[in-house]
Amino acid sequence: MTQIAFIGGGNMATAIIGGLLRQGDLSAQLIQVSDPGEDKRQTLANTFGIQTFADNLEAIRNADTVILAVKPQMMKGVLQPLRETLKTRQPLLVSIAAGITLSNLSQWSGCNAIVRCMPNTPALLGAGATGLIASDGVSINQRNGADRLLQATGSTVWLKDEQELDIVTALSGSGPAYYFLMMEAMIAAATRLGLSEDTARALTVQTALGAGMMASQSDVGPAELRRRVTSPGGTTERAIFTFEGAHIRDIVQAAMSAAQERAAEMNRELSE
Ligand SMILES: NC(=O)C1=CN([C@@H]2O[C@H](COP(=O)(O)OP(=O)(O)OC[C@H]3O[C@@H](n4cnc5c(N)ncnc54)[C@H](OP(=O)(O)O)[C@@H]3O)[C@@H](O)[C@H]2O)C=CC1
Ligand SMILES: O=C(O)[C@@H]1CCC=N1
Repeated sequence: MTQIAFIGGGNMATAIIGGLLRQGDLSAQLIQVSDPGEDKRQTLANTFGIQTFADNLEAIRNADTVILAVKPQMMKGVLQPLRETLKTRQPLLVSIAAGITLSNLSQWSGCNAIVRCMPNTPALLGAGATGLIASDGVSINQRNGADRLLQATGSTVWLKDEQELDIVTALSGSGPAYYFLMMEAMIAAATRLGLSEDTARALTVQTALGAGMMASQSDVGPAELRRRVTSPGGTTERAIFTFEGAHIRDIVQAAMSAAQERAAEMNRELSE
């Protein structure tokens, strides 16, 4: 059975481990995590029943797949002391870090088989979305293995060009935060208009869930679903008119371009 080691036990590692174990077809005994934080290690061990380590080398000792889940700025320093072991053992290396290229990962780790991917936090509930790209050294079996791993946390999309990953980062990687921001704004607006915060929150969250489910299950696109809510001369039309008047599409374009540019900037900043 494949042993999986996570380097870094923060938000995303927790989300992916939660997703992996949620389905029940992977044993907790096959997952190891290393993280410097004692509290974090304790929480991970208690929540998931997995083995945790303070030492990254201990975690990767028997791993067939090593998932790099540390902040991009930490990556080079984390890989340096692991390089000799990784180079000898040649596990499949999977990086979820924004803005660290396959070329840098290969150089820093000495690994030939590397999958670079961009998941998102709904992975915790099995509702994640992940874009992936593989280095030339990844075999079909390893590619299928990486796909199965991330499929356990939601849907996967393989990309043709590594640069597309920066767009995926701006879309689905950061995307949950955009929806949460919209929810915050809707809750605040409804509260100001006179609803209690609890009521505003409950209705906002259920509306987001319902809209997401409709968009995912319907055979028509979001524009048509929106049209079906918008009665001529009605309330939605007035609200949409207000959004369009404030150039919401330009705002979304500018926000996502800024995120994409930041990912590309991180590629440059963190490269040698
Ligand atoms: N958050 C998100 O929505 C997404 C994040 N990502 C990517 O995932 C990666 C992790 O992000 P996220 O989980 O949010 O970050 P977190 O900070 O929550 O997790 C990183 C973890 O790594 C630990 N760590 C720090 N140094 C080391 C080390 N030397 N060895 C092992 N572990 C170490 C950190 O500990 P400590 O806190 O003590 O420093 C922390 O627990 C990033 O590269 C990010 O780009 C990708 C998609 C979505
Ligand atoms: O904000 C970030 O940099 C990371 C990558 C995508 C989501 N969180």
